[in-house]
Amino acid sequence: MNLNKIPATVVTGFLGSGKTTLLAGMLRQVTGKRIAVIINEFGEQDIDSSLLRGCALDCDDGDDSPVEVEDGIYELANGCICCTVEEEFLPVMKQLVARRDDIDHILIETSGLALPKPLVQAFNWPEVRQHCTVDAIITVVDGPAVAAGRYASDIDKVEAQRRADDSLDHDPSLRELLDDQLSAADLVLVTKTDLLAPGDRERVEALVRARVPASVKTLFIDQSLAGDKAQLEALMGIGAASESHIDAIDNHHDRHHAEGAHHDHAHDNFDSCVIRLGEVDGEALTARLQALLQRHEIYRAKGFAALPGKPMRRVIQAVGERQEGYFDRLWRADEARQTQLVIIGKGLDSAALHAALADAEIATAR
Ligand SMILES: Nc1nc2c(ncn2[C@@H]2O[C@H](COP(=O)(O)OP(=O)(O)OP(=O)(O)O)[C@@H](O)[C@H]2O)c(=O)[nH]1
Repeated sequence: MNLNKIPATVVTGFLGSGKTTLLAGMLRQVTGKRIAVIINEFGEQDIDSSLLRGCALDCDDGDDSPVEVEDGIYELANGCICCTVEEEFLPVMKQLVARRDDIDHILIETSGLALPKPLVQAFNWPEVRQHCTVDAIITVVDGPAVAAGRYASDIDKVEAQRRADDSLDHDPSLRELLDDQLSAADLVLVTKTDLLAPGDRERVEALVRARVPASVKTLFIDQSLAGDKAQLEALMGIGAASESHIDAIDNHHDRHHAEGAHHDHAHDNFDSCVIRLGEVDGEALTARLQALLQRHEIYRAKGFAALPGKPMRRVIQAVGERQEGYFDRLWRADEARQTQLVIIGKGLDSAALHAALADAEIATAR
């Protein structure tokens, strides 16, 4: 490890697995480091950076926090970081390298559909390699989703199709994406253990163990990690220099290319849409969204709701069929009180989604 290089932690993992929650915990707890953050989202609206900025404002109550968040968050254009390494990621890294005297650590959150390998390979480009190293690739895995067989059921479907027709050019499955995100891991964090049923933990552990080398540690965590300063600091000092061994990592995606198969990235099979509304009835929005989560193939929904008479904005989060809502900060005078939701899934009909959610909108007399 070269001590003069800026360490970068790459946080990867499927949609809604808990990457932003981890980053928010690091930004809140790991004071004393000047941290630059690079965020990449699949949806057309960047919700995560707004959440992280919300966190920074919360933390900024008087004490002279050295964490330079308001300035230090870099949003990459929407899409997938693994496809835009050269156009999007390298220019940002060059900016960070130019500012290297002001930066102690870089946190990178990939989109939930990205493969970490191409991004980490970019650390071997001469202009980056000289000044930065990958401290660790942390793969975040949604424990309850794995335990519920979300990834397994998908591959079962694909394998059933394959058996039916050997020549079938199948879509990349969720399991391949999970495999590829895990194959690159220096550390695995299984999240949401508070939601695991007895016995689930062993099943998830076995699944992870089958996909990572014995030397890769797996930690089971829940939201209490967000308050555990010592552990979060330890996560930012692993010293794996992942770029030095990334080329040797085998994954489905490269194999498909090597076989010459026409094979799209997983995210080519996903759609995303943004729903924009005015003020909404909070309960009605929750009910309408819940009905959509049950009827449509929606993996992730997130955004903000403006509720009449409420000075704070409400964060809306949905992963699979589970929804969560909380107020994170006051609406600012310079922003419109608007409801905005990003929805990611397969085969989405954005007009139908909009119509269903617009039912929750409060009619305003103009
Ligand atoms: N119960 C529980 N919920 C969690 C935990 N960690 C994260 N969540 C919730 O899971 C949802 C998704 O978390 P995020 O941190 O936004 O996930 P993400 O991986 O950043 O999501 P994308 O960026 O959209 O891929 C949020 O509603 C979180 O509050 C946990 O340990 N337990």
